[in-house]
Amino acid sequence: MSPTGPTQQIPVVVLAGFLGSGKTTLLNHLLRASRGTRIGAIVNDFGSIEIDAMTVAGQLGDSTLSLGNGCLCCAVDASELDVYLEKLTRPSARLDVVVIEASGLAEPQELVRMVLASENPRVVYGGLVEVVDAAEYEATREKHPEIDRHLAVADLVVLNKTDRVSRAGLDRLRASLGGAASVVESVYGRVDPELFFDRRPSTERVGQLAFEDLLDDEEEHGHGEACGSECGHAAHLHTAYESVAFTSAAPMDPRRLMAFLDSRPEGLYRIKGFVDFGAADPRNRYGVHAVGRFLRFYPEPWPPGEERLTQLVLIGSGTDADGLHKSLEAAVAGPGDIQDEPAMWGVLRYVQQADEDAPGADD
Ligand SMILES: Nc1nc2c(ncn2[C@@H]2O[C@H](COP(=O)(O)OP(=O)(O)OP(=O)(O)O)[C@@H](O)[C@H]2O)c(=O)[nH]1
Repeated sequence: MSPTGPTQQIPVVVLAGFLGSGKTTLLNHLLRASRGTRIGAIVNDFGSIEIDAMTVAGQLGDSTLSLGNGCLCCAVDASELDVYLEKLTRPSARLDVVVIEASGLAEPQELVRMVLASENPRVVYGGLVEVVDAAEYEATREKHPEIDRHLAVADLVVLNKTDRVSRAGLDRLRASLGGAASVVESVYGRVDPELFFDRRPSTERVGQLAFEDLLDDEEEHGHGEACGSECGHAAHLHTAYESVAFTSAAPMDPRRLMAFLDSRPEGLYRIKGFVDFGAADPRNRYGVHAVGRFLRFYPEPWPPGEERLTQLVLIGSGTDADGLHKSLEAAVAGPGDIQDEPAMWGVLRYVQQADEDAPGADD
């Protein structure tokens, strides 16, 4: 049989992990470092602006599909996911592996179940990888003890952002992760791609769970395929979170945006997107990421022809969506704002220095 023949099975790997743990960074590393392995990606964003999909390397060619707004585990049913899997696993797509990047609030168990439920004969479940933010994990687990449940079903745990934690802290964390899955440490998601692609696909055993356990669980929760608002998902992590999307065609004022970011409310855990600072830096757009109290800007030249927009997604729990929106509107530059170089100093404090360890540095 030819390796690209119609019955070739394509492993589908689920990449999960809490908000901001480094899933997109890791996926980008895999895409850059795959050396000949052709990877398809399905990206699921929690916010209505698809920041993750925009940031995946190579952008939205035929082999990257975006599942859009909402958690994959609830927003789509198995048959909808199948449409995407069908596109990526058809022989003409010539892909070797498909990675599904779940939103940071998705329930991995649901995703695994959906892949297993696929009726596409070319799809074979390729394992669950959970990315853990080494710097934030203890605080996250304190707030959401149920997150241990996510790790319990993982085949591989990537303990990421180890640059932000001491060796002693990492050892403590590793011990508390228990002996369940294999744990690999990483900085900026730089793991050996072989860990993803050479895993033996399995339909019998799913991480620490048997397939039967997943089926039992399904009966218990009473949701099989489609998942509406009344299907008992109160226990899902994302029910406690909401996202706010903000778009502005007018540039942001750097000083006022920094005042907003420096005083952002505790519950606002995640911010991501791109900022246009207009005349204060006409050449660059600023990628922005906040994860907990961590904040970074990533300036990069505006792609030619790109519409100059500020697009932000804010994800938090117990936050005031209207208030956040109003604060951001108040940070849009007005006619009286002076957009000179010093205006950018507050932003530049949060730009990664060239000698810091950076994503893609050794890919
Ligand atoms: N210091 C440090 N920062 C990292 C590392 N990996 C990722 N980051 C940063 O963490 C932030 C979030 O990374 P993403 O890859 O967007 O995280 P994500 O899990 O895809 O985020 P969501 O999709 O919102 O859940 C970005 O600013 C990354 O550059 C790392 O190993 N060390």
